[in-house]
Amino acid sequence: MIRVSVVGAKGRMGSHVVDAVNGAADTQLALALDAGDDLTAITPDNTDVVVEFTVPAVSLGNVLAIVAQGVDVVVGTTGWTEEKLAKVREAIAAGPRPDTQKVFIAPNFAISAVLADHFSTQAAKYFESVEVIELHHPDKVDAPSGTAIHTAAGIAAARKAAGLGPVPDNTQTDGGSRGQVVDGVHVHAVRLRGLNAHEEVLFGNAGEQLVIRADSFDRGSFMPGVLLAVRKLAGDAPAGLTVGLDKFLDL
Ligand SMILES: NC(=O)C1=CN([C@@H]2O[C@H](COP(=O)(O)OP(=O)(O)OC[C@H]3O[C@@H](n4cnc5c(N)ncnc54)[C@H](O)[C@@H]3O)[C@@H](O)[C@H]2O)C=CC1
Ligand SMILES: O=C(O)C1=N[C@H](C(=O)O)C[C@H](O)C1
Repeated sequence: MIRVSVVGAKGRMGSHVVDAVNGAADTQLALALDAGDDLTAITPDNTDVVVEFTVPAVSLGNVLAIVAQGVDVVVGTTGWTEEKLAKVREAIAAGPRPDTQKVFIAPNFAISAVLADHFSTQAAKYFESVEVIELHHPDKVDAPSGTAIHTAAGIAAARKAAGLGPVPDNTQTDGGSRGQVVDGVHVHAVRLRGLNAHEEVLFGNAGEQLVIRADSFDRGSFMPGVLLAVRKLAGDAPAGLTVGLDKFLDL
């Protein structure tokens, strides 16, 4: 049995993870912690893998604390930047298990979103124009979504590798309607009651359009990906920091 502790256990995602861990035949819940709880309660004696779904403002601190405890961790919280990822790598090197510690961070655990992201990077070099629209429930605290930032960055890298120039855009005035520019790609965020997590990538050439869209209608859609990551960390995932569920899929 893989012993799993959940940090952020009272949240929308954390509570689903608790249910998923309790419901799977090969995992068992160790600790369910939330804001105000002491993360040093998590030790290798009681936990094989931690799952962390909290808020962007605290996630890095939580991950560093869990690494200091010498326990592997799966992270779904958003807000990761290159600077924060560098701090995680430093913490692994300075921690109690520098050669075996595993930290896994995924912008999105839903297979539909991971595939949309993957297909978008494949499509990127064939189109002159591209824009990303992400649509979420209005209780979400960050915009744009971590997934949309990841998708835009992947598209931008693919465009650059293919030698494409900037996306065409003759906007002369903009009060904010053109969205946030992530690595040269415009990203738009919609917040609407009734939605859960959705992303649309629009590609355009003269006379044609490709739309790649992923819809997570229910948070249950993230759980197979979370459990896959937990099993990989308890199994043959490489040591160190890994980012993206695509690394654990045969894509
Ligand atoms: N990677 C993925 O597939 C997905 C990622 N997310 C991300 O996961 C994060 C959480 O989302 P939700 O569950 O909807 O948020 P939420 O607000 O429902 O839950 C966050 C939980 O973290 C707790 N918390 C706050 N500070 C804490 C601390 N210092 N230590 C421990 N717990 C603390 C809160 O009390 C709350 O229970 C967000 O960043 C969201 O964007 C959400 C859905 C899927
Ligand atoms: O807050 C959410 O709900 C989600 N957050 C993640 C993100 O920002 O990409 C993943 C998914 O979109 C749901």
